[in-house]
Amino acid sequence: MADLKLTNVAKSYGDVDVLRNIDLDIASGEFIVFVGPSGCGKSTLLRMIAGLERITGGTLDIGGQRMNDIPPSQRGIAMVFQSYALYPHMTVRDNMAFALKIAGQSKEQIREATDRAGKMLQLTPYLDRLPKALSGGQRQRVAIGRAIVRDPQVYLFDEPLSNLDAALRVATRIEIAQLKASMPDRTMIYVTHDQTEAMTLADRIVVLAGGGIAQVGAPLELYERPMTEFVAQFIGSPAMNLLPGRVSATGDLTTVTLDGGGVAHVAIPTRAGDEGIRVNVGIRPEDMRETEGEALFEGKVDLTEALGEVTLLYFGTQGQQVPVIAKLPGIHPGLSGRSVRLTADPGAMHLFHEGRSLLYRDGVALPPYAPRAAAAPDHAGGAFSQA
Ligand SMILES: Nc1ncnc2c1ncn2[C@@H]1O[C@H](COP(=O)(O)OP(=O)(O)OP(=O)(O)O)[C@@H](O)[C@H]1O
Repeated sequence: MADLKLTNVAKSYGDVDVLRNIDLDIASGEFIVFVGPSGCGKSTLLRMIAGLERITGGTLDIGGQRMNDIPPSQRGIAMVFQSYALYPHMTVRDNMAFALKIAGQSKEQIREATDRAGKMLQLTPYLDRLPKALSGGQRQRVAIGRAIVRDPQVYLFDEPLSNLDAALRVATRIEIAQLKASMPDRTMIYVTHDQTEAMTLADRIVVLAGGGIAQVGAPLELYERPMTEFVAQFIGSPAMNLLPGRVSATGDLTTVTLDGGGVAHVAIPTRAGDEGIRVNVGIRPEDMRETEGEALFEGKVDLTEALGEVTLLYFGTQGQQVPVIAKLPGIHPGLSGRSVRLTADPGAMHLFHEGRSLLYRDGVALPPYAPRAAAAPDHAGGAFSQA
């Protein structure tokens, strides 16, 4: 079994607390991705699981066994690094075989394991080459192969694709997804800065920030139901817009009078006592659309970026405030400098009070998150259904 349990795990370097109160249960066979701002401790947490960093507080269990003081080689894990860390003077096969030789496996066992890994990773034609005669993507596959031959229960990946160019990143990402699919009972934990990798690979994403866990959830759960403004703005690109305002009518549909002059009708319930509270209405750029009717935002387009499949409109880039961004499908020539009226569906908007989502207040559990496809077909933005 390769389930992991982190209980109140902490890490400090001298007086500096890097991580604290990390509680996390990872099921056997899960693909978990750690994301978070630079320096938040993603690599440190991964390295503590690997045994490469000492855990300064709390406990780590793997497969029900306490691992705090167990050396890395006895944890049943293998780690793949951004820098590949291959031995330059050894062939691909010898690189993959190295750990098995150290472990005293027979020549036949080693040959079988390296052949199998070579086949899985399409490295068979390169087994006798040195790393310098391989592309970056092939080198990273050898590094992954080195992990596979050991048949670990848990795979740890520390930004494995960061050194690859865009096309190779996509190709290798897909290979990692296929690798996982071929080993459904192996657990994988993966650190990345890349939103696409996090969204596409993860069963669950762990968002780390400020030394702790900001939120854990399925990728689309984090996208559709962020608990805080921080997570709302961290997941999704460009970041969610936050429009400040005041609640002017409560009920199942909350009305917010925006400081900018517009009015937003948000399908998040509020209570009578909420009347008048300050809120930020969160709207993803891709949820904004042009309207002839009542607008919740109106402004002069300062800048457009035509990306082909979408056009980004920027408002307020000159001012002191964070610009508002809208992402419209298709090509929209000649919008720059024009005034545009925008709105969004009530079910597509978010509501935050003091940085926290009003969907998750008073510690009251909402109905479990239901993926969009499971929502009633006539419900716009079904993820916000309050059933
Ligand atoms: N040996 C060390 N001594 C002191 N502080 C350290 C040491 N190693 C890491 N840190 C600090 O711990 C924090 C977390 O570092 P870590 O590399 O885990 O962050 P990260 O989230 O992986 O960052 P990035 O996304 O930039 O790779 C950082 O503030 C870093 O400066």
